[in-house]
Amino acid sequence: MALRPFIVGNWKMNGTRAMLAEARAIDRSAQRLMKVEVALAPPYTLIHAVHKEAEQIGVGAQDCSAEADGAYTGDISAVMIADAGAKFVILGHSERRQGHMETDALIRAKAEAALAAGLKLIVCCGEAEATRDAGDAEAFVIAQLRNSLPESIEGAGERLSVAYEPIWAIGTGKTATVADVETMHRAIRALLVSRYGEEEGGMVRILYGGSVKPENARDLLGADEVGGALVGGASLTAESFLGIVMAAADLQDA
Ligand SMILES: O=C(CO)COP(=O)(O)O
Repeated sequence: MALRPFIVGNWKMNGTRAMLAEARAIDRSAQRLMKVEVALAPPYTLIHAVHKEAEQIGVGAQDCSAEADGAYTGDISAVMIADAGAKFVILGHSERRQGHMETDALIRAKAEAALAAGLKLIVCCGEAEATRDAGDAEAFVIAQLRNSLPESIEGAGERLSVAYEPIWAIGTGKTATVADVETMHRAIRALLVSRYGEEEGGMVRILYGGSVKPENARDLLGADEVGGALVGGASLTAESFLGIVMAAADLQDA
């Protein structure tokens, strides 16, 4: 069974309540585009409001603690974000791996905590430019995922998405070529099938992320093994985010 394409906006550390107008506008249009699953990951402070005001689209968080509760000043648990209305959490984004020294083992522990709280996962991976230039991108990404993904996930096909985001493509305006995306996504698929089995591993959506815009969305989303997009900058206005959602919907009709 093929799931609908999954288009997720990662607002990163952007957005005060004034941004709720964008979420509402996205929600209104997304309702008409049933063939695409649309979601936003706003900052923690807006999760509950987006959940309440944009009821048709999914809402998620950009991170969570590996701990359930306790004396961890400043941290937010998976249980808390689920309670605020989140349905999923993004884990292992390169901005957290690099900026907060998150290891594969920590990301796996966070994934286990999120699953225990009933959340779905978007687990990120991606290589730096030097790694790609050295010809090691595929080996690096596969090792990263092998160590970051839980050993088993009940209903992995629906509960897990993987986002391939080459670090050099994030916020730079550069995107990977369709051929490079396809090569990487096929390698990721092989890992998912070997870990979660033909059926569940075959269903997991593999999202591409890194400078996805309305202008390049059709090419990237039309590539083999691309099951959606994780969008940063272009998700901050309803107009550009909906341009990407529309491209995904058009491809479904094609
Ligand atoms: O990091 C990203 C999404 O998680 C991609 O960000 P940009 O779309 O701004 O390149």
